[in-house]
Amino acid sequence: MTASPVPAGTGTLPSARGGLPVRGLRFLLARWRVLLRLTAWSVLETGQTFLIGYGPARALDDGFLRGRPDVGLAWLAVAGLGVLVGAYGTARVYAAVAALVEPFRDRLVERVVSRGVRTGDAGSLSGLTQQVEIARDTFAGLVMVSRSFVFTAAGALAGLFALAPPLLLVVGPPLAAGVALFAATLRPLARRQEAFLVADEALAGHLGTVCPGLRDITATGAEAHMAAATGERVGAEFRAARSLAHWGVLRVASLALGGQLPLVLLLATAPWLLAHGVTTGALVGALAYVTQSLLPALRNLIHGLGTSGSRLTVVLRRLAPTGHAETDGTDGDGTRSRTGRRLADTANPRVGPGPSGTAQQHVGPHAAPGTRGDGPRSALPEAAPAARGTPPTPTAPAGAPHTPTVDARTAPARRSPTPSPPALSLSSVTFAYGPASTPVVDELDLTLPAGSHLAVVGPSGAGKSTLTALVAGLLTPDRGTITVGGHPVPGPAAAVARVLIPQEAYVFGGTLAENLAYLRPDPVPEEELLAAAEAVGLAPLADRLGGLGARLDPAALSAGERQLVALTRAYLSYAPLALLDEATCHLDAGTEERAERAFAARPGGTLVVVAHRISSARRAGRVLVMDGRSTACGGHEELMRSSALYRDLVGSWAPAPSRPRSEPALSLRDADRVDAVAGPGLAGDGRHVVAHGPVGEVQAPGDLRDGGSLGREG
Ligand SMILES: Nc1ncnc2c1ncn2[C@@H]1O[C@H](COP(=O)(O)OP(=O)(O)OP(=O)(O)O)[C@@H](O)[C@H]1O
Repeated sequence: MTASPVPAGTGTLPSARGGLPVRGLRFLLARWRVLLRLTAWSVLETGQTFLIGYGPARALDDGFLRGRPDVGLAWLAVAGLGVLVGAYGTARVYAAVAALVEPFRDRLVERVVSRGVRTGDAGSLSGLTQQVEIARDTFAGLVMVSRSFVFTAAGALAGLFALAPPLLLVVGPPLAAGVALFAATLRPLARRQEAFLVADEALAGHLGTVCPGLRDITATGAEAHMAAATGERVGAEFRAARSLAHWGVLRVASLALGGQLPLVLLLATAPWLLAHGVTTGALVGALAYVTQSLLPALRNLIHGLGTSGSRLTVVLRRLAPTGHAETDGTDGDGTRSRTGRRLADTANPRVGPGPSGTAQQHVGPHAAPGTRGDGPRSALPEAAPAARGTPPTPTAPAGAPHTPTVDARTAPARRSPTPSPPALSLSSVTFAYGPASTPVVDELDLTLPAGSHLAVVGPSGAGKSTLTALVAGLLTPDRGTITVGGHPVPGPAAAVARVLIPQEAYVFGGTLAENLAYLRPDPVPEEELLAAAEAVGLAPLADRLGGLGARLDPAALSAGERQLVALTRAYLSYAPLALLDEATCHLDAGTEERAERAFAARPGGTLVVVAHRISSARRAGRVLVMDGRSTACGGHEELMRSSALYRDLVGSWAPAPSRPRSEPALSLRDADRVDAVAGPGLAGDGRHVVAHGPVGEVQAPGDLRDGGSLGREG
């Protein structure tokens, strides 16, 4: 970088609004030497253009048409030399343009970096500096095409005048009219181009958020809502594109007027011109000027200024102090910009700002990992926007009246169970992934009364996730029926009566309170949030983060911490049926137990857990053992007697045999994430942890999902 630091809020950038204003002019004037150099080298190009028409004209008139081919060839050689000299000039022009463009880039970088440092938003810097590079390239392109047009036109017009002034009269006026028409459309076109880009980005941002979450959208019955929201954006982009296309026609018209009409006029007026002293060579030279110089230069100008100019306008606007909202929905000072609000609202169907008035979700190219969806299961929250964005309606679960100030433990949905319809009912449900495939779920009947707690177990691939997907409405049974709270699946009433918490928990970049209250249509009192956090086991993390108002960085949370947030959010929802599809797999056994017990204790709440630990299965009143087509359902003791598969599973889950206390069960040296395996039975100094066995499930390597380097000793 060559320029000196620019104080915040000042600078010499060309402004994004109102053409090239005072700051831009000041920037250029401060570099008058560079401009002079640029002009000098460009004059060489002018000479080349001049000779493109003048050389062949003289070659014809003074040489070939007079029977003097040597003179003709000499003029052609001069024209050829002109091309070589012009090419040298063009090469030097690039160096001069670089001397103009690099300081421009440096200024932008300094502004962006100093603002990033000032606001502490260093995360968005890489994205913004990338935009700076786009601005720089676009600016360079603009300088090249506008300069090229000016000097080419000067060379061609001078050549026409030198050949025969009447030629200038034929070519000049339509060329001027074309340029004037193009200049008049420049601003409206730029505005429409920008509107189109904004609409395009809004749609892309929306789809980027929605598409990875299609599973959850279907699960929560939010297809219609999302289709409407997407349709709106598609419509907006369509209207912007149509308007841009209308104005684009004028661009074509200005090219036809300024570049192609002169050619037609030259041909049409050829007899008159030849009769009025214009020589054949001069006419050929004029045609060369129009076709070889003016038309290409005008086309480049129209394309360059029309497209790159608009892009530069948009990029500069973003880089201006209010402009990096597209990265996080907020301006540098935390207020939301027009674009930021649009994108944030795209990502978060809840209308309006969060409690703090700031964006609730990071979206766009620089959103933190996890906020835009790391996979199909993590892209959207676990409930329908319809369920979280609107107050409870008559389709809400029975016994779930809207009461804004309820205690977390006595939320309406859980407080007043309606015994009549079962919480979940499957009747002869059969599902296969393909017409010729063996059914994964076959003729399954299952009825869960409200308040029950079911664990689903089975070997890998047995169909546990398929079952939760069927209940969540993500998959449609080939045969049979499913109801949730008496409402058929799929359906909007069933969608608001269940909440699915997948393995990959979704946390967005708002405050902790916003994350927790996300599934609730009504404002959730702080005490209720705290009570829920306490019940599920989130309270220590909430304290560590700095309370409910703490702003979350999803990428900075561990997978288990994200699961705790997602679990508490689901706990607070009004949905009476909670489906935990390995939603606690990143939690230690103790925390998992606490969370599951909290869900099971929701009055009227029904819990279905895809269990991955024996302890989880034992806590449940009933266990569904899945093994492809055969299933068994019953209590733990009963299944221990009757199901060989269940006995096998329990056996494979059982803790390892105990060791003498002096013998370490395992040792972790230099583990980065000692806390990931810390628990009862573990002791250590942070660098070298030794666990004296038995240490329960920590001993199973499969449970050390987040562990650091692991090495067994002894
Ligand atoms: N989208 C799909 N298309 C085709 N087959 C699938 C699809 N999803 C799952 N399957 C198959 O269906 C069967 C059941 O899968 P499912 O994920 O429900 O099992 P699971 O019991 O949840 O397994 P795990 O414990 O490993 O998560 C498996 O054989 C799997 O390969």
